[in-house]
Amino acid sequence: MKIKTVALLGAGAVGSYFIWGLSEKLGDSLWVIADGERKKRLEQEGILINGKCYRPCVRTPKEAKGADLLLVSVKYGALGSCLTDISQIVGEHTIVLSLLNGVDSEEIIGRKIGMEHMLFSMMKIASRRVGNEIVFQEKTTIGLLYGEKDQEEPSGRMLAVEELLSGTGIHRQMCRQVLRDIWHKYAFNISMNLPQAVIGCGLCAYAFSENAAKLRWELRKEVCEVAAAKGIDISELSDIEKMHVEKTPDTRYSTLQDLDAKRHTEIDMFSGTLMKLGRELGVPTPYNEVIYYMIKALEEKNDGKFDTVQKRKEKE
Ligand SMILES: NC(=O)C1=CN([C@@H]2O[C@H](COP(=O)(O)OP(=O)(O)OC[C@H]3O[C@@H](n4cnc5c(N)ncnc54)[C@H](OP(=O)(O)O)[C@@H]3O)[C@@H](O)[C@H]2O)C=CC1
Ligand SMILES: CC(C)(CO)C(=O)C(=O)O
Repeated sequence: MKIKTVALLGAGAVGSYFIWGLSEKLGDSLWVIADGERKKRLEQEGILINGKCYRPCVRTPKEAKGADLLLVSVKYGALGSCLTDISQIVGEHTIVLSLLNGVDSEEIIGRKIGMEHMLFSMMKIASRRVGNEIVFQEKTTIGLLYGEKDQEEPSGRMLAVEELLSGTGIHRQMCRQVLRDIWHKYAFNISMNLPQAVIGCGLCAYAFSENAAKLRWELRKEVCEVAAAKGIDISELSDIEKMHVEKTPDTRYSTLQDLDAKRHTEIDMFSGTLMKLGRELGVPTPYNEVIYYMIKALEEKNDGKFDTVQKRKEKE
C-alpha cells in the first residue's frame, strides 16, 4: 500500500500544517478540496503559511474521487455540511484521517462512508490565523498522532502514512492506544479551554484562583467518568495536563480565541457531545451542562442578540 494522492478538506490552521509539509513531496498530487467562491479565492490568492505563499492544486470533491488519503480538518460546526463532499471523495481504498478535536468526528464521518475507512487520529499543534497568514511553530509542534481503534501494533495503512510523512518535516507519532489518547486530549480541552473562555482570562487563572481550578477539575472528572463508562481509563493525568500553567500565563485556547474573535465556538463538540454520551451511559454531567449553556449564551451575546435598541443604532 503506497499513498500517492492526498486530498485535504479544510485548509485552515491545522490543514495548513499538511500543505506546508507535503507540498514539496507531492506537488500536484496534493489536492486542497474546495468549490465555488472558496476555490476561486484559494486559486487566486494561495495560502500564506509561516511567511511563505503556497499555491496548492485545488480540486472539487468530484475531481478528487478516489484519493489514497483524505485529511479532514474543518471545524466541527462545518462537518455536517461536508459529509456529502467526503463521500464524493472517498473511493474503495481511501484512508480517512479526521484531524478535528473531540471524540466523535470519526463516528460521524464513518457513519456516512463506512468505519473501515477511518484511521483514528488527533493533532497536537497550536496553529493560528494571524491576519491572512497561518502561523505555527515548526520545531515545537508535536503534530499528528494516529492509530488503529482496536489494534496496538502498526497496521499496513499506518505504515503507509508513516512512509508518506517521512522526510516532510511533519511531526507524527503512531499510538498504541489511540482512543485513550484522543480522550486524554478531550479531557484537556474541556477542562482547560472552557473555564478560561467563560472567565475571559489566560491559563494563569488555574494557578491563581481556587475557583477556576475547581471548575477545571470538576469538568475533567465528568470526562473521566464518561470515558470509564465506555471502558477507557484516563484517570491518570497526561503529560500535557501536568504542565505548569504559570509558564504560559496569558495563553488563550481555541474556545476563548473564538469568543474573542466573535466566532461561534466548538462547544457542541466538547461539552455538547459529553452531555449526549453522559445521557446515553447514565453518567451525570452537571458542570458541563452549565458551561455549555453559558458558552452558547456568550455566542448569542457576540451575535448581538442582547443588544439594546441604542446599541443596535450605534452599530448601524
Ligand atoms: N488550530 C489549532 O491549533 C488546532 C485545531 N484543532 C482542531 O482542528 C479542527 C480545525 O480547526 P482549525 O484548523 O483551527 O480551523 P480553521 O477555521 O482555521 O480551518 C477550517 C478550514 O475549513 C475550511 N472549510 C470549511 N468548510 C469547508 C468546505 N465545505 N469545503 C472546504 N473547506 C472548508 C475553512 O475555509 P474558509 O476559511 O474558506 O471558510 C477553513 O479554512 C477543529 O476541530 C479544531 O478544534 C486541533 C488541534 C489544534
Ligand atoms: C490547546 C490546543 C492548542 C492544543 O492543540 C487546542 O486544541 C485548542 O486550543 O483548542
